[in-house]
Amino acid sequence: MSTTSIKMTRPDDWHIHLRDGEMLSDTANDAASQFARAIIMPNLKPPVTTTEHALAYHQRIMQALPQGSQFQPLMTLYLTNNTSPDEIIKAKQSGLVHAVKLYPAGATTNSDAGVTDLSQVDDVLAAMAEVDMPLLVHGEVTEPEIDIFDREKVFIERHLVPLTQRHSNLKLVLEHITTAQAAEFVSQSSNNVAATITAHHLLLNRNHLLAGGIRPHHYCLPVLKRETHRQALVKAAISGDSSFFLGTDSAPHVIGAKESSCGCAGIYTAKHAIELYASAFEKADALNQLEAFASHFGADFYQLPRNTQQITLQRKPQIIPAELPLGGQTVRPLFAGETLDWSCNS
Ligand SMILES: NC(=O)N[C@@H](CC(=O)O)C(=O)O
Ligand SMILES: [Zn+2]
Ligand SMILES: [Zn+2]
Repeated sequence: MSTTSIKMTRPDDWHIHLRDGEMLSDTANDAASQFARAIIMPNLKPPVTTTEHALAYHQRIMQALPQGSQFQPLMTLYLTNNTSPDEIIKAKQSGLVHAVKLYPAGATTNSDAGVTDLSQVDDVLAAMAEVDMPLLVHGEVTEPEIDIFDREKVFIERHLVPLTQRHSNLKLVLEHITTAQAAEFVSQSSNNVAATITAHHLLLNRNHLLAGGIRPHHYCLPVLKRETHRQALVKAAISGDSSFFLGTDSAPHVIGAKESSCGCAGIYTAKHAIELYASAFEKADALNQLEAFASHFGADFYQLPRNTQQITLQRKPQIIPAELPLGGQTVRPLFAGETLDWSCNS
């Protein structure tokens, strides 16, 4: 008989974009409706490059939530060529900044201010290792001659392998992994190296983006890969290896910016995230591994206590709305108009 209800520790999201301004109240409330904590990405315009900016952003997020909300935004700094070791120490001392994000310049949305040469930030990475501040990595090379489907694999070979050798004490999360090579790299690395996996990369391959018409709402970075890679990600997520944990990479862009001659990368999943992961785990016959992946391994890696509250997932169909209002604008969530088998009572 199939499971009808799952009671589990409240999950955390180790990679999310809440944006800012008008949208913030809806994005923050969507995240808080499911997750106890979330690692908040710093790729705002302008990016969150200092502790001072991170604390101000933290305050705006808290103000966007209802009074008494238990949701905890875990802030991050955006690494640039000019980040100083002192800024890392300040960030650590704040108690609110939990990681530093590396965007190779030009790799993704709002990454223009990112790092242009990794060898230039070695002193900052050493300071991070020293104070136990994890580095979160958008792992794609940006060279135009490298095929977009190979950019993650090449980043690992050219940059990550040497970086983890130079800084073996640095905690590192390869974000939103999309390839068998990334899963392999993480599972073979020390316990200092982990990865987040999105629901969409567990559920979709590149045919869902490109076959039978181009589907801009399935476009994200790193771009969806072929089916064998999706299968490798599912295998990693359900493996019980504590190096793999949940990170939605929920990244809203208004409908007009997605359905365009040059559409933006990013998929919005925050409102139905845990149900989407439940479908992926159920398809792999591994619902029993969901709690560890969604609610235990990330907290353990970040050396934070596991949550004590619980949520209940019920086998109760729900239809994902065709559109979601986000601060007066509209986004199309993943699988808009389709039915999910699971509903979350949180
Ligand atoms: N994942 C995406 O496709 N987009 C993210 C940026 C990122 O995480 O790379 C965004 O901020 O829109
Ligand atoms: Zn990214
Ligand atoms: Zn992201």
